[in-house]
Amino acid sequence: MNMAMKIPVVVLSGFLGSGKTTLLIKLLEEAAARGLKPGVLMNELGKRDIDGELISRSTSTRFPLEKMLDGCICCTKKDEIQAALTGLLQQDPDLLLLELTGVANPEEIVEQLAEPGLLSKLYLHRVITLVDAEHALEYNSLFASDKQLVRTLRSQLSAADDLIINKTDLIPPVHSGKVTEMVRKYNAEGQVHYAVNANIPLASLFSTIRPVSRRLPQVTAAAGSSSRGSRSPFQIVQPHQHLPATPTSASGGEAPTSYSRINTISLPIREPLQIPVSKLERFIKKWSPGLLRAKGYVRFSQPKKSAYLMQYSGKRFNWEAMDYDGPLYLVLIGYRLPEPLIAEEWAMLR
Ligand SMILES: Nc1nc2c(ncn2[C@@H]2O[C@H](COP(=O)(O)OP(=O)(O)OP(=O)(O)O)[C@@H](O)[C@H]2O)c(=O)[nH]1
Repeated sequence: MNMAMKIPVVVLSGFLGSGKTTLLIKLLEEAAARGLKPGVLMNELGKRDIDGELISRSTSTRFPLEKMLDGCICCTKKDEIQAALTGLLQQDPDLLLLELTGVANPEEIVEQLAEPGLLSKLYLHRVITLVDAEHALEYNSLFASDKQLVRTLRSQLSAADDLIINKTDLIPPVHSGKVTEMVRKYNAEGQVHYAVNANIPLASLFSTIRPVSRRLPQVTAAAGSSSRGSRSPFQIVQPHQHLPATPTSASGGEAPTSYSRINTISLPIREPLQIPVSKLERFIKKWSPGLLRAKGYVRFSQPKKSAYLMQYSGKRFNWEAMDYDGPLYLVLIGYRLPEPLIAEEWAMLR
């Protein structure tokens, strides 16, 4: 198949809470404004589809969406990725957007895309890695003893065509120089952007992407906009090794799944919570410094019983009142979180 007929794939990578979903929403808006039909594959660590719900709410246009929950695309979900991408391709998208989990190694996705069944139908357009400007340096030292996680974080940086140093509103200018230095240590060529809310100019990313129906078969420059030129043909890399998923039982919670030493705990909420917001925040913060990210849909019995989308990222809470009728739950993602203890304390808290 001619390159121009292949579907471009944009991979969104970056550690937990760095801003991948925030960027995905912007890419979807930009695609809609350009009359492009995106297909989206989202991968989340927990059993809960929080990001999927968020993008469905945040975007007015409809687009094909595949979700792969409770596993990391680059290890346990390998078999499913081909089926998910094939399903998306059957819906004639103009481009594919892949949001990886925060602990995925993007190099492995590149390898997956190079499977014979997919290679003739799509090509890797860009790998975009988001970096949490406020915490990137701290994460580096926090995880220094976990070789596998260190390798994953480095591969997120080194595989990127575009590196977005995000959340710059939360750091002083001098800190941004140190983050840039760290990023440049692992990636000398990628284009570095500084952003708040993943706001970067998107024109160059989209400049070569045309609606499939309007593409001319003889045009061959479809992948040339990256500062490093076309990413095709795919580079096959040595797979890294995630530790096998080791579900452990946590009384009161759903069985969590571990990747590397990062683990995910899902805590269901069956009734509106009888505790004040401040108490819930204290419960969540208690698991620092291991706790890296928390999110969920929560309802309190007082004062109004309205539902909230709760996001905890970079040690900050963000509460957003929602018109939401779905299941209520909390998801905690962290580094060696004490799963049984958290589940036990959660059961006692309510
Ligand atoms: N202050 C600030 N907050 C931001 C910025 N970008 C994103 N956020 C917030 O940070 C939180 C995490 O952002 P997401 O886009 O969900 O991050 P993510 O990488 O998709 O997170 P995971 O899916 O957990 O890996 C959300 O509450 C965002 O609103 C930013 O530039 N500045």
